[in-house]
Formats: sequence, structure tokens, C-alpha cells
Amino acid sequence: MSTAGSGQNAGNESAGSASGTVLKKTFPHVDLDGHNLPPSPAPSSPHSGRRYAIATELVYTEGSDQYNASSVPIYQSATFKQTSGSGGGEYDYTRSGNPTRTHLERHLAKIMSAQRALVVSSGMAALDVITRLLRPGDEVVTGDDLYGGTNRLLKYLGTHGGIIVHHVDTTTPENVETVISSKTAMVLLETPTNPLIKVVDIPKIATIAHKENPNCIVAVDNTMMSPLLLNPLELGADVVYESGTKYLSGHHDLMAGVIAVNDTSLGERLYFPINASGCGLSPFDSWLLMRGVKTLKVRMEQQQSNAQLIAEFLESHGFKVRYPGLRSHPQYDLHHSMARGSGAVLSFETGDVGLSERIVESAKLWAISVSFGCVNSLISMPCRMSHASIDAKTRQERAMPEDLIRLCVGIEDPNDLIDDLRRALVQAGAVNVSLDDFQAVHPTNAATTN
Ligand SMILES: Cc1ncc(COP(=O)(O)O)c(C=O)c1O
Ligand SMILES: N[C@@H](CCSC[C@H](N)C(=O)O)C(=O)O
Repeated sequence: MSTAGSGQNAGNESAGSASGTVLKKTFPHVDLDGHNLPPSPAPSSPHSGRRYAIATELVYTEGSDQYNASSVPIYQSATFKQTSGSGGGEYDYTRSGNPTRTHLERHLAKIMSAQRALVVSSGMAALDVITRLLRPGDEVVTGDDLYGGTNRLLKYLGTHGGIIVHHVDTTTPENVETVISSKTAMVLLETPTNPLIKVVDIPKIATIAHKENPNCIVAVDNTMMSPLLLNPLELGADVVYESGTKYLSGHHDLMAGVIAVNDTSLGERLYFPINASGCGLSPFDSWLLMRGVKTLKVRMEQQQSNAQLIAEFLESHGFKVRYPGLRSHPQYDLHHSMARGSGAVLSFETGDVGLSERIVESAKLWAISVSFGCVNSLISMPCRMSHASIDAKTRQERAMPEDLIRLCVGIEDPNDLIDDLRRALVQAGAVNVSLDDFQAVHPTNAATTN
């Protein structure tokens, strides 16, 4: 039995005693006591055979459950009984592997066009697992606009783990070229970045990194796009990871992280710390994520068409809006050369922190909340919330506008969302209202700032 692709019962390959082995071979479905064993229900969609369109692949699963359950059963069990004293069963302990988790991992590997996917307890746990590939003295090159938690983990590794971290503006590949060296063990990219929506040229940077050091791991955080819109592994990345808490699950009812690779030996190296530390996703959350991922396409399509309308609405009223679906985005062409859509996160400036606070607090349909990718719409001030762990001095050095408002668009009716935003802008005093129009009090859009 190979652990590749499932990661269960690692390091326990023995098939049991000689008589047990003969019995198993002769009667594969009968255990030592003569019980008729059902086939394992773990298998999901194998990454082989006919490929359907993504909408179909998201919902189509295969299994060999004894009752043909259409929804994968939740194996809420920490342990699995063995048929022989020397173990060797497909599963032994849920930290090492669980049929519900394996089913999800195989499904995600297919969706992410990967040879192997691993699911863990959060997006940050995924990054923690990936950074365990690093050794003291290794260098990491990464962006100057990153999710606050990513920045925090890298800072911790820089302070306590002997890792040298270079933050550069990765929107210009030449900046990466300047700091990269044979000591660069990892290039870590986010695109579009959270929260400044900066776009990064994955193929170009992956080429630069691999040319400088063929062993350099290019890791891409794909949380803002999801596999529906972007496949970094197809663009030269070695590892892709995402917070499953966001679009993949879509309902803010679980925390999860997903890691995917094409190199199966790299997959084994990543599986090791998951088993060793115990951050594999629980059976129930695996089931919940499996359920959520099936509706990814319909949710994302509604979310991004809403986001496009909202971005256009704000820009047309004088606000500087950052969204890759707008022609005014400086890397519009680059983004659309890599991705199949613009996603549903945008940010905009108001020109005044107090004004931004009042807008956020005046909104009703837009919940004041961190996170994104959920069916309901959210509004937040990144410098006060999701990115507050980046100190004020660093935020200033990285040109993060303190008045930035981030909108994470859900699946509601777009007219209701725009109405609510319009009302919040008026109530907060962010716009000058005339008889037939209204415009930002502090216009910040390209027409006024360039
Ligand atoms: C871009 C990005 N990556 C990773 C994470 C971490 O994910 P999680 O919250 O699931 O740990 C987040 C948000 O938390 C994020 O916004
Ligand atoms: N208090 C949390 C904040 C989580 S932010 C979640 C998400 N990535 C976002 O960008 O909104 C923390 O300190 O991590």
C-alpha cells in the first residue's frame, strides 16, 4: 500500500503476519474472524480518466461506499481497528489519516489540477507546514503587501527561526531579481495581494527564482482567486496554498487550509509535519468543506459580477478603487493573462480615516467583519482589523492607506448592496449630493489623482 495521495497510517507498511497476508490475498473482503468487510468508502474523484468542465468536476465525486452514500460519510473516529497485531490497515489514527479527509484531499487535488492535495486546520496552518521546509540561514523573498497573518508568521520566523525574509514590491519582477540569490530557498507570492489588490507576474517570477536556484520553492497563496479562477501550479509555482475558510467553503462556518503540489515527493515532505504536529483537518470540517466546494462556481460567479458593479459604482462617484476587473487597474492585462476572473474583493480610499470609519459603521447589509469569500457581504478597515498586526510604521513604509476600506462581496442582490452603500456614503458625509448626482467629498480616483 502506498501512502502517496492519502497520507494515512504513514510508516506502517507491513501487511501483517504471514497467515494474515495469505488470508487477505485469498479473501480480500473477509477479515480474520470471517466478517465480510465492506470496501473502503474513502476514494473520491481520481486525478485521471475523463476531465469534465470545472462546474461538473466540482460536484462530481466517486466513491465505493458500501451503501452508495451520495455525500461522503463523516468518519468521526480517532482510531481504526486493525485486522492484524502488526497493524498495516489503510487507516490507524485520524492524525495520520482519515477516510473523510482523504476523500476531500483527492477531490481538491482534481479541482486544483494537482497530483496531491493536503488539508489542514487553517490557511495559516497551511503556511506553517510549507515554511517547515525552510532551515535556519535560508532566505525567503516575498511581497510588501501581504495578509497580516502571513506577515506575522514570516516575522516570527525571521526573529526566532533564523530565516532571512526580504519584503519587496513583487509587482515589479526586477525587484525580486535584485534580492534573489542561491540562498533563496523560497519565494512566497500573493496575487492579487490582500488588501492593496496588487497583481504579481507568477510565470516571470517563477522563472527568475528557478534560474537562480533550481531548488527554490515558489509558493503561491491563491486565497483571493480560488482554483476556479487561477491555477498557480500551471504557471510555474511549486506549491499552492489557500485559506479554505474563504471561497472554497463559502459560508464562514469552518476554518481550513489547503496545500497542493505536483511533485509527489514534495507532497510527502509536506505530509510529514501534518502528521507529526496534528494539524490535519478534522473529519467534520473535511465533510463541511467538501459540501461547500461543490457550489464554488455558482457562488463565485454571482460574487464577482456583484463586485464588478460595485467597483464601477464607487469609481464613477470619484473614489479610488482597487479591483482587477476595472480597466483603471494598472495591471489589468497581466491579471487577465493569468486568471479567469477578477474575484470579489476590492478596496477603496476615501481620503479621510474618520470618514472611512463612519462609512463602515453606517452600512447595514455589509457586516463589519474580517475575512472574505463568504456568501454574505463584508466591510472592513484593513489597517484596524485584518492587518492590524503589521505595526503602524511598517504600514506607512509599505504605503498602506489608513483610510482604506475593503469590501468582500457576497451573493446578495447587487441593487440592494449598492443602495446600502450609497446610503452609508451619504449618511457618513462622504459625498456631496446634488439634484441629479453625488460625488466623493475627497475625490481620490485616477481622474483626480493622476
Ligand atoms: C490571503 C490570505 N491568506 C491566508 C489567510 C489565512 O487563512 P486562515 O484565516 O484560514 O488561517 C488569510 C486570512 O486569514 C488570507 O487573507
Ligand atoms: N484577528 C485575526 C484577524 C484575521 S483576518 C482574516 C482574513 N485573512 C482577512 O484578511 O480578513 C488575526 O490576527 O489573524
